[in-house]
Amino acid sequence: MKTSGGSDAAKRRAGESAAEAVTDGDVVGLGTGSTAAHAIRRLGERADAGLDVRGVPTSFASRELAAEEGIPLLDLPDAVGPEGPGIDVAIDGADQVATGAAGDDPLSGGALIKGGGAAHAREKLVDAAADRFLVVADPSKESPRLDRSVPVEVLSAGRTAVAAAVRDAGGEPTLRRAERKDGPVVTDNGNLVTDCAFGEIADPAALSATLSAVPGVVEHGLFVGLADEVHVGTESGVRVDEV
Ligand SMILES: O=C(CO)[C@H](O)[C@H](O)COP(=O)(O)O
Repeated sequence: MKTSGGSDAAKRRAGESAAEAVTDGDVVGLGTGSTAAHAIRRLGERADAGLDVRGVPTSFASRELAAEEGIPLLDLPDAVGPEGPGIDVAIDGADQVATGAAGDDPLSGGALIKGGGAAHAREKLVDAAADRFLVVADPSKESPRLDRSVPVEVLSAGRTAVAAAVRDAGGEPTLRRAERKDGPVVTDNGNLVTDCAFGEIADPAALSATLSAVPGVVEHGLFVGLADEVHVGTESGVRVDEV
């Protein structure tokens, strides 16, 4: 499992806090990354103890972990199809969480950058479909403004056209390379990822719309207006912010 900055104890507190918010009978979106993994493990323990829960994985990695934990699984199309039960709650990590500023830009508070694990396309499908989306993070992820690179999943054939459109929009695109193989990262969907540096993002909603409109973009890692709660694990406890 890929990990990023922030202490594991803080990530565990955040993940377990969100897992405790799941109630009997819930269908739960299972996020990707080291913080969401703590939530999946805690849900596995609760399922062992009798909790009736089904998971909708957002990636190969979250599916594997949930299966190891004995959590019954549903595929997204079945969960949200006409006969499906829907998704009650999704629990997912983030690479950056905008804390926003009161009276500043109401849309920015709770806006996220995701996709450090290249899973953001399925994560956005699941997180957006859920009745409630709980973000799990440690304090290293919080920032008044989003300023990390935005992962953009692209069709391979569209990579240079998308890179040009990103430059036109004021960004600097870098094709994500694999660490243990020569060549690019290939997503669970068979596409490539371009990490796009825009500096401080003044208007995440506007940039989200711009990126979504570029032909060849499968999905980008700006999640605006989706989060309902942010569970921030610290060294000593958990803070839960409503968005
Ligand atoms: O968006 C993601 C994967 O695509 C992850 O949720 C994000 O990268 C955070 O990961 P971690 O909890 O390991 O810091």
